Amino acid sequence: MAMMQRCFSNRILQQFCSGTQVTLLSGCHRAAGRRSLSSVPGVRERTLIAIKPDGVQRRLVGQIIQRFEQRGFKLVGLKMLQVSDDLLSQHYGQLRTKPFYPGLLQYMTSGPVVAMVWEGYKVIESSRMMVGHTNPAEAQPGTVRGDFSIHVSRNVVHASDSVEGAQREIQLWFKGKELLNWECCDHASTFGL
Ligand SMILES: Nc1ncnc2c1ncn2[C@@H]1O[C@H](COP(=O)(O)OP(=O)(O)OP(=O)(O)O)[C@@H](O)[C@H]1O
Ligand SMILES: Cc1cn([C@H]2C[C@H](O)[C@@H](COP(=O)(O)OP(=O)(O)O)O2)c(=O)[nH]c1=O
Ligand SMILES: [Mg+2]
Repeated sequence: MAMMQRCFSNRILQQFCSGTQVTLLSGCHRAAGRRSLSSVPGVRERTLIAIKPDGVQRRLVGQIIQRFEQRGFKLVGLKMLQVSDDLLSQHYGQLRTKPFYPGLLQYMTSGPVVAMVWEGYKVIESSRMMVGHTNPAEAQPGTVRGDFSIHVSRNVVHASDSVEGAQREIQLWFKGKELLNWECCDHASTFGL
């Protein structure tokens, strides 16, 4: 009897799994065919995330990228660069009068930076939450800064903090042709399309 029940449950499981697969596939086709992703407000939002020289030196690039992928965001731009003083002074222009500014420039030009543009629903707000408080001592465990850093002068990652800031920073760090528009085949799972 127990054996029969096991066989029966296995059959149900198989049917369930293959059924699920079919549903997911047809979900993909529906998303691509009938309703375009652009029709959902906010899903095209983009933000600049930069892994600072300490993050690169400490070989944290993979783990940081993985967190954004796992969350469901889409990578639309990626490059490694030695940042110029000119780019930085534009990027951190509002901090020019701060006492830590010279140290900040020195730190940010001390080695390569990995700059990325991530896209998705409320990505700016969500990525600020994922990155955590500016001062790692106040950052929650589970955030990038709360898990990987201890001092504000070496806080591993940059994340745009507003819609206007993100647009300005993306234009500053990336040329239009360096950003790719591509479709993930998981709209049904990510956005409920
Ligand atoms: N007291 C400080 N001492 C040293 N460096 C600091 C200090 N405060 C801020 N910084 C550096 O300046 C950066 C920019 O500060 P900001 O106030 O914009 O914080 P943030 O928005 O969390 O950081 P970011 O703009 O890099 O994402 C910080 O990320 C940090 O690298
Ligand atoms: C506020 C502050 C920032 N910084 C550095 C670390 C910040 O990541 C960087 C930019 O500051 P800010 O843009 O205010 O913070 P966030 O990085 O969270 O957006 O300046 C200091 O070194 N000392 C400080 O007191
Ligand atoms: Mg900032």
